Amino acid sequence: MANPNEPRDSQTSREDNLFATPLEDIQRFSFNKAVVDVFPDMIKRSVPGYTTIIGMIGDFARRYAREKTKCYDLGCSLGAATLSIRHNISVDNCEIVAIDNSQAMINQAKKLIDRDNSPTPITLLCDDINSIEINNASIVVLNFTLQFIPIAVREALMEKIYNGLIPGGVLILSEKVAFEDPSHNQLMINLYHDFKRANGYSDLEISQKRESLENVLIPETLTTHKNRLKKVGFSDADVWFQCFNFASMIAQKSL
Ligand SMILES: Nc1ncnc2c1ncn2[C@@H]1O[C@H](C[S@+](CC[C@H]([NH3+])C(=O)[O-])CC(=O)[O-])[C@@H](O)[C@H]1O
Ligand SMILES: O=C(O)C(=O)Cc1ccccc1
Repeated sequence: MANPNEPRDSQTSREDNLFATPLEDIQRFSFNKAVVDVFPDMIKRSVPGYTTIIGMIGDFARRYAREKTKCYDLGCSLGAATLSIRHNISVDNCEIVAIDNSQAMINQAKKLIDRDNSPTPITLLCDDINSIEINNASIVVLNFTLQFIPIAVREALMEKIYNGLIPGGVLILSEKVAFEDPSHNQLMINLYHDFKRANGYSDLEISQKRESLENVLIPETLTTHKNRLKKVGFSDADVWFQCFNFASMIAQKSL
């Protein structure tokens, strides 16, 4: 019989109980091996709409991926968006470039990607998305990654993405967001915590993870995101999905 403590090494993973017992010293959240081992379970139980968004990224890939271009998945984690793109691309001679700066994530992503045998080539890189080159892109995905990038360098990253897109290319930007109005912001956080409780997380898990994410995951308002997208050149940028304080935007570079 399989050892129940062994990660099952697939998209189904061990249950996330990283914050279930009282922690003396709450460490800054990082994408280490312990997080990687529970990541598929953690992200599905913690991000409302995650599975829907991953599926829709595939639909966007079918519509926007162009022949002889690249699709970038920035902060790819275990490659869920990468594989959704790969399974839906309908043109030839595309390359998917998937990047994450967590070696533990990349090691596990490689295993999952090696097991998938659909034809579009994937280049998997362990690197900082702030230092890579982006060019000839028909699609760029930032699926809950920008929120971990220091605010001071977000504009430079978005500018690089805009410049690396082909005319008509799209950016999919998913983020945990904040709201200008404090009482609406608190309402969305309360509803989000209800969502986490309904998915089996205790109040202790919710509060310890919240503390660990403090100053690591930094949400901005949708207005801030839209203004930045417009500032770097996107003529069209708006929300296509939202559930509580989690939203996904699509921005297109004009033809
Ligand atoms: N500077 C950086 N450079 C590269 N990677 C980074 C950087 N900063 C953070 N990361 C990586 O961004 C990912 C964020 S998770 C993305 C989910 C995925 N997109 C998904 O569709 O499943 C979102 C979440 O866990 O809430 C992690 O794997 C980090 O290592
Ligand atoms: O759990 C949270 O509070 C979140 O904001 C989502 C999340 C999901 C996975 C890693 C880090 C944050």
